[in-house]
Amino acid sequence: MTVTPFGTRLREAMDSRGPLCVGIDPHAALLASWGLSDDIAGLEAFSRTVVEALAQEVAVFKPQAAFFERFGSRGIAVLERTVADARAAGALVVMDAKRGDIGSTMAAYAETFLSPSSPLFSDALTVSPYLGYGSLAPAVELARESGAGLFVLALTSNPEGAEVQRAVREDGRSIGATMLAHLAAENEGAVPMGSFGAVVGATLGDLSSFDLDINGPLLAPGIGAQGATAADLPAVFGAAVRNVVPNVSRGVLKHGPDAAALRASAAGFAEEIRKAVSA
Ligand SMILES: O=c1ccn([C@@H]2O[C@H](COP(=O)(O)O)[C@@H](O)[C@H]2O)c(=O)[nH]1
Repeated sequence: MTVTPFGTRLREAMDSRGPLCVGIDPHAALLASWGLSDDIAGLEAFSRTVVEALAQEVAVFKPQAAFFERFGSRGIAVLERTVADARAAGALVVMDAKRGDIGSTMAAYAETFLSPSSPLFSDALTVSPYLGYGSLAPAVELARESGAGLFVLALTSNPEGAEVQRAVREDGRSIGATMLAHLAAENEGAVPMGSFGAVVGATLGDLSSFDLDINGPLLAPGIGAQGATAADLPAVFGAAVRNVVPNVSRGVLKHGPDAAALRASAAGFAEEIRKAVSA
């Protein structure tokens, strides 16, 4: 059976629903502000509410695995259901698990999140290239086979990231620019765009010294709680803004548990993004 590549499915979803990605980040503080207990029951109610409220509206959800893993195996079971429910409702799921290891272990991480037979199968996975871009090869290979995608940490939204990502190699290129170049090679010739994306923070200001034209998606966290706004996107991403998938987690989630308020907040961000990108 031919599978439609993630890049194609993501482009369709962005065109029909807009590019907003809402994070599913069940912080203990958010559970409390929603009147939920900081336990499995609270985690389950939180995740179900977000998916039911927004799965018909947004293109992409990004569950943050850490907030589920902190509850052990029962938290992972909730994560499995959250992914399945979101996908069944028609949204794409980018699993934010930031995996990265030597190739043989990377293959096991890839099976966990990118093999269609896994209960955690997701449309895409965030991965860390800190062990070298080549160590991600098993994930790239399995993603190609299963029609999934990857988002490689290139220029992250946190200020500490610069220490590594802006470090300059012997060839004069920074680590972040090197990751972007690897992704551009991975996506070469893909139409409408490739499945191998970069994480590039919306908080980073002018990035015109980087070649963001990777023919693939740019997942852009940092809007809302970290201080960036939708209006910043054109200045940060330039012409690549068309491929940006802006992520908002706490900025939307703080409006729960009321489903209408969650929808209104997501719609507000979506409209600000639409205006900024089309200006
Ligand atoms: O560079 C990065 C990579 C990932 N993240 C993740 O995105 C969300 C952001 O949450 P907000 O509440 O909208 O700040 C969170 O899951 C991070 O782990 C990131 O922020 N920056």
